[in-house]
Amino acid sequence: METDLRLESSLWVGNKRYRAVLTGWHFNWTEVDKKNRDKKTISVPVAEVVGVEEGRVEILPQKSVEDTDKDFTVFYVKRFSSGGSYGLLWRLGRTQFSCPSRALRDQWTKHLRTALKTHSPLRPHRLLVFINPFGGKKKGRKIYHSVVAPLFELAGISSHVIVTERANQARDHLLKKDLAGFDGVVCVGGDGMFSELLHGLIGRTQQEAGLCENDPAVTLQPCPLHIGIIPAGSTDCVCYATVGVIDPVTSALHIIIGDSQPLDVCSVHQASSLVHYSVSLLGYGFYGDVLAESEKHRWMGPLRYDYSGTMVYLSNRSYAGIVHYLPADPQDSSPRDRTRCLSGCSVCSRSTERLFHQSSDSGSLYSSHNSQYTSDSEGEWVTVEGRFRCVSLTCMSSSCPKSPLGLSPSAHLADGTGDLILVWDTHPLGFLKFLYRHTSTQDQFDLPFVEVHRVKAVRFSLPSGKEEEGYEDMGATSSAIDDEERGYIETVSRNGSQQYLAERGTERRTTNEQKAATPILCGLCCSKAPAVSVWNCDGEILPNTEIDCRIHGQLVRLYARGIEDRAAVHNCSEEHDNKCERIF
Ligand SMILES: Nc1ncnc2c1ncn2[C@@H]1O[C@H](COP(=O)(O)OP(=O)(O)OP(=O)(O)O)[C@@H](O)[C@H]1O
Ligand SMILES: CCCCCCCCCCCCC/C=C/[C@@H](O)[C@H](CO)NC(C)=O
Ligand SMILES: [Ca+2]
Repeated sequence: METDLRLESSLWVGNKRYRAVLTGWHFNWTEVDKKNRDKKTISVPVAEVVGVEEGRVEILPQKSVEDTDKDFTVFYVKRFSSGGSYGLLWRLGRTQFSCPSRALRDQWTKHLRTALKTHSPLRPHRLLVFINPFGGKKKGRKIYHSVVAPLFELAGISSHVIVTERANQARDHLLKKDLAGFDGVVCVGGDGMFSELLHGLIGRTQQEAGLCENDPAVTLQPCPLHIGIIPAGSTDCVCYATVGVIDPVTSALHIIIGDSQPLDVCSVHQASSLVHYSVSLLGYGFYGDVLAESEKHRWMGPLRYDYSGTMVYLSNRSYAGIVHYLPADPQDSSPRDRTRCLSGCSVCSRSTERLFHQSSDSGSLYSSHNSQYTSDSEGEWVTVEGRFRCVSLTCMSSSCPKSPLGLSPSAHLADGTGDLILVWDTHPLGFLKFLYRHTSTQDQFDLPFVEVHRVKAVRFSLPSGKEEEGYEDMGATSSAIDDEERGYIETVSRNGSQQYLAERGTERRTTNEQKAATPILCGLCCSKAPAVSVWNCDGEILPNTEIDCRIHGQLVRLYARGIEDRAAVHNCSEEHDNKCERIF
């Protein structure tokens, strides 16, 4: 195969001569000077060639073809560092080659196209695209038609486009309509649109496999269709955490070349009914309250989260709860190991084998009767009880432009685990420090009132009587304690696991010094605060408070490859040059 595809000849780009070589996996062209000495080489993996066209072709501002019979144009992925973002920007590189004869030109185009087919088996040919015209800054339609559609056309992808007219239209379409002939599904929107695709595809796959989604014990069937995300929302967390930048061109190019990134999904249940799926943030307390507040201010667009975050922070709330969690095997990885899940991550690769091996006998790990795991290697359920600022579970780092390293910077996209972050009640300034650290490289877990655990399942319940209580007096429930005062949380060891008993965390503390610590804050909020918060599930408010969650390893696949390690990528240019198709 390799030898069949090999081709080597002299080619010209402008008035410079190049030695071009196609080896099957790579297409290289090296400038050769008048004395036949090699100068700079450009090397493009065949998998990153977007398209090969006869003639001298440009695609923007509109497609133009100068149909010369000795020329051909190659479009490919070019990388650029992206300033503030963690990942790399991808742009469409373009080189117009001239051959000494038409026969050689035809040989090059034929060989390149064959190599493309051979080395990019997951490239989509036909896509189903849903555009949310109201997501984010309401630019979904424009982004798709001006930026994405021309690239899909160049790559020979045909798309069936649906501009949604109501919420959940995309989900319902995927659940009910004929999906035959589509290689993948794309959303143009934010995390909410992605969530619609997630629910539609997972639901459809389980229906067709005859599996019941309601049962947390069931090992769900991975979805056969890939999901592509063209970011056009407010947070775009799933895109940022799987690509590293919020950029429609970069995302479109990942879709075109058929990149494939598996993703863990958390199923959320109550009383053996499926409530929702989550990939980024399942958050109770602060993040739930922020979402509930922000829904009242949707008209503000993406700014609603900043406004609501400030208001909720000032309201200084904490909530009582009981958290049960099943720790993952600590030998596989740790949320405090300061590693990052990057493209080609070895932890995720090792997990692929473990996850799919275990799925065959997972019935013994997760008993459907009492939702208890019983495996020795994974440890036992741990229970903690107390007052929390927030309880968060994330299947991945959940990095986003506001928090470039994310809620849990060392979490993995596809290792079959989630990170459970418990932020115990603390002094308002302590909590502010915790929040602020999300915006920098400082470790947000290195605080005495914060715990993080790598887990496979979580259950949350309310202390008895809490649900009926409704509202509590703010002054009485806001236990504004200094970080140093965290002595009230006793640590005991049971079955080799650390179990934290926040016995006094549920105490009502109303000393004068505590009241003095939050004078303006308590004055700003109402005197009655709710006794229970809500769950923020990837931007949706859940109707339930007491929930049962299970992580399903690698349940869906995205057209992405994880965040690329800048240091390991060679063909990264610092700035755009004029050989790049300018899309913006
Ligand atoms: N035509 C429509 N009219 C009203 N709502 C819609 C429509 N299409 C989709 N939706 C809903 O809009 C919600 C928000 O959309 P989307 O996620 O695209 O943007 P966002 O909320 O601004 O961004 P993010 O989710 O990243 O914060 C989604 O949950 C989706 O169900
Ligand atoms: C004093 C500075 C405070 C800054 C606080 C920064 C904390 C940012 C953490 C953001 C995490 C976002 C995780 C993603 C959640 C999405 O699922 C969801 C839907 O888009 N977005 C939100 C905001 O709930
Ligand atoms: Ca994970």
